[in-house]
Amino acid sequence: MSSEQQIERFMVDLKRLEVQARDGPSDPNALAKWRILNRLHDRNETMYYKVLIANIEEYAPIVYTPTVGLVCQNYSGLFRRPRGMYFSAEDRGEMMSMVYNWPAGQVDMIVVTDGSRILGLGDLGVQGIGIAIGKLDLYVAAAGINPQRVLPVMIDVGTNNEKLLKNPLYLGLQQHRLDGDEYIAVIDEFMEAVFTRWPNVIVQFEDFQSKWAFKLLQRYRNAHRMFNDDVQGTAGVAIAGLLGAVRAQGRPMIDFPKQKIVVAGAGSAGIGVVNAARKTMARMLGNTEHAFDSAKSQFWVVDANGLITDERENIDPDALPFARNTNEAGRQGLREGSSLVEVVRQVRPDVLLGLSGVGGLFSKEVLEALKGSTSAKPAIFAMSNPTKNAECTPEEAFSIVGDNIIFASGSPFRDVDLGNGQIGHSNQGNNMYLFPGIGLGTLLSGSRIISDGMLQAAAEHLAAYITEDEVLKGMIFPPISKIRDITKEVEAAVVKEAVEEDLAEGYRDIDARELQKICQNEEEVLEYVENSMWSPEYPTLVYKRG
Ligand SMILES: NC(=O)c1ccc[n+]([C@@H]2O[C@H](COP(=O)([O-])OP(=O)(O)OC[C@H]3O[C@@H](n4cnc5c(N)ncnc54)[C@H](O)[C@@H]3O)[C@@H](O)[C@H]2O)c1
Ligand SMILES: O=C(O)C[C@H](O)C(=O)O
Ligand SMILES: [Mg+2]
Repeated sequence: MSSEQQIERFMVDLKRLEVQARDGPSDPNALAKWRILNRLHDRNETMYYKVLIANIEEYAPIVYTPTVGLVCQNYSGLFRRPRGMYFSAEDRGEMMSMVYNWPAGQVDMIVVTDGSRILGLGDLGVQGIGIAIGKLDLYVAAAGINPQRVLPVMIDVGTNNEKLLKNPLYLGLQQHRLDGDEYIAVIDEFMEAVFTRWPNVIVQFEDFQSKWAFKLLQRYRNAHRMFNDDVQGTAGVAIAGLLGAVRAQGRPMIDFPKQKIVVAGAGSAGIGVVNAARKTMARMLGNTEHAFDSAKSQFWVVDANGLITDERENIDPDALPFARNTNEAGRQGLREGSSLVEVVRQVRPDVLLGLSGVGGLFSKEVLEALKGSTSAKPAIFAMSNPTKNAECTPEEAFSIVGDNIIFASGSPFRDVDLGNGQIGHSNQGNNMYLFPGIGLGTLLSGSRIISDGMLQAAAEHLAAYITEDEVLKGMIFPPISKIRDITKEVEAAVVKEAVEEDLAEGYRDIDARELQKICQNEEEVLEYVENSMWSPEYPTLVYKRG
């Protein structure tokens, strides 16, 4: 059969589940579709990626957020064939030999998780491997990395999820998580093993609980080609969205440092965003120490215990720089632990951003309070995943706060019909717009590390991708159907920045000097990136003569 016929046969099977079920996020057949796609992935990789790339808008919500969350929750039952590598705490001392047993000669991209904070679903132990697989699917579909060169990894140090520990079908170690030095020793051994066999590999850390996310990032980022997607990828996407929201208000981007931003959630994602947003503001204000210091007063961070102030006991050191001064908070009618609704009421923010993992946190009361925003067009970012964990839905946001808002969410929602021919745009603000470009851009530049400048360049290119016209209509992120094109731009920006910072050592037969030459011309960088992209084509088996 021709590949078109094969795909047609496959699609008939897949589409039979689509009777009354075209609504991706709440699709009752999502899990069944995932199973059909997963079996195709096992049987015929080329065809799987052909289907995924050609229908990315429809099937990203199946292989990625939100369905991948459901898949992880049920992984022990859904598991049929292994994909990726599992390193357990019991493999200590053996990881190097295990890595040398991996059949592929070259691995370019690893996504690793320890399953401790999967989306907003908490500790799913070894079942979190689904997230690493889903992220790498996007690497192949969006960044055009060769699927033979990717490796999903699960580091199984146990789980603190009591339900899983009691489940006889649970596939992981039936013990509580290792902690402290024992935990670090396992991750260190894994890092040493993979970088010994594949010195040029890039390791993306994914869905590690915040407690370890920052520590591991600091531990490895200056010596290894690694990044944490939840901290750094999310920060970049949020910055692009925040700058879009400023433009949507009809103001120049340079007004960003005047925005008042309330953030609900002080974990790896929330703190990653406020850190990066503060740096962006400081840069816009002249990059002085004073600018950096004063930029922090634009943020009000609220966690499970309410507003964080300097009165907070045992404050997390990563959140400390953003603790509000108690006296100053008092003058605003706020105090340590003020509730989210109180904070929104008193601050009247331009932006309300949720990375709390708590579905429905932006309640009617909170959204009502946001009506008092001093902004002409307040922005609501309900970024927690999967769908059920979103802080609010676009319907709630538009119906309560009004038509004149910007809305973005981590998982996909449909646009809202506002009546009289108007559409309320539901943007998907998800790190998927950046991580593939950051990873592959780093690979193609041969940079030894992933610098703040490279991450910043990626975010700025995403921000610039949206046109003025689109922004004024309320679109701050592009549709996912454009992800391959966006990723190409992001990759090119990352390569160029690595060259500018003198970090690029080249890739394969392109050495540092040649790369420098390529980077002098915008078209040539894009061409370099494009030529390195893998596309799903069957290899030729029979060559015809003549
Ligand atoms: N859209 C994206 O691209 C993206 C990227 C990364 C993470 N996320 C999502 O962000 C969420 C958080 O991730 P994380 O790693 O920071 O998790 P985390 O568990 O480390 O942090 C959650 C934070 O929310 C706070 N919180 C809990 N209940 C709260 C409440 N009632 N009010 C205010 N704050 C509350 C907690 O105190 C904590 O600070 C997850 O749902 C994840 O899926 C989305
Ligand atoms: O996986 C996603 O969809 C985004 C993000 O990395 C998350 O942890 O929620
Ligand atoms: Mg994540």
